[in-house]
Amino acid sequence: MVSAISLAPLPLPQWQRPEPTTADLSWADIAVIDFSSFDNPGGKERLAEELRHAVHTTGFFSVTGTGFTDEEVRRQYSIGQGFFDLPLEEKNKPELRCDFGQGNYFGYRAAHEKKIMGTEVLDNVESVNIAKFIPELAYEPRHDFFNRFLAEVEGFSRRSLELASKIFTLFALILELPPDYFSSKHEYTSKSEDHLRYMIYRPRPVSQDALVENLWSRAHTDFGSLTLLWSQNVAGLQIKTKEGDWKYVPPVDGGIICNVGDAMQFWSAGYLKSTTHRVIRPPADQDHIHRLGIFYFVRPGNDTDIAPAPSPLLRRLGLIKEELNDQELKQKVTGLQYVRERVKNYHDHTDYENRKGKTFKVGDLEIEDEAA
Ligand SMILES: O=C(O)CCC(=O)C(=O)O
Ligand SMILES: [Fe+2]
Repeated sequence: MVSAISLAPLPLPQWQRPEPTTADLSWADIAVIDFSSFDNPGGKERLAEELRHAVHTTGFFSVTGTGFTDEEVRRQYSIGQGFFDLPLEEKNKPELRCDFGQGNYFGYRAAHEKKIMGTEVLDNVESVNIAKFIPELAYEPRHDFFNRFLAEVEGFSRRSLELASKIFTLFALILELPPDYFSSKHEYTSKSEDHLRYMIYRPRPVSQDALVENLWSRAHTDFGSLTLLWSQNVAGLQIKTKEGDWKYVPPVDGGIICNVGDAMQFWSAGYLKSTTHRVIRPPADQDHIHRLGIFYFVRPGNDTDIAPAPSPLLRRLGLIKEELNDQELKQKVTGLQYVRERVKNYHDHTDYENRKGKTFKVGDLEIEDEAA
């Protein structure tokens, strides 16, 4: 039964955007793609070309002109900050924790529960992942705190997927598929592991960071279809270039940083690559800041498979054959299966070890879980 009790909003801390660093860092050249022309005649085709170029150079790109205002984004940060300021007992109730044993990422992940790379240094990340606001997922964990801001949080979640859906339309154009080929695999109303995430990294003493190569989040690719990350000024996120160098993702005013996840890489038979990235200790002028982030992780619909799409472009490039071959048939793993296995393999441990060169299997798919 739907409860008619509405919770009163709480007073929130006023989150302030930190100043960008003045450190001289090696920045990645991230394309900024302005979506305000999306609905203009020829707009999608032009944006699709910009996107193709961006994905082939760095794999990360920033979108602007999205309709999200700075005010509402800062408000989301304040909501995130208000949540993380709650007492640990409230955030960490057993029924509200991520169930990593099941590969279930919904709910709260506390910091300081995992040792890093065989040392005694503990991980410093707290996050909370909120499922789509649909009746089919109403049983997934959600803290009462967020129900106090229901209209704003739900609105943000829904509009995030609307934006992602535009990006999926461009991916479909790039691959010469029907425009809704990918967006139809990511309907807001379908069950999936999509989540809106608030995430905070707590600074560690320099001596501890030194023992773990300054790693705050080890190198990985994202498991889903597409990640949206509201651009933030605290440097630390780095991407691995084709040449194997680490470059910082720069702040982009009013931008949302996006990157392709593993599922999109599978659908596009590797044409759209899921880029390896990591987070390291910020530069000296920002190393005291509790680094708060807002994300929307788009995951493939639970029942969709992640086999390569029947794309004329991929055929011409020889990346797929007319008939699905054995290898491709093996890739008929579902979105749910893939994401759950990845989350379990990544998180259901008490130690984050170095995984460079190690592989594991989802169905018959062999996955390399890189960590530099
Ligand atoms: O905190 C960041 O900037 C990136 C985090 C990230 O890559 C992830 O949570 O998948
Ligand atoms: Fe990531």
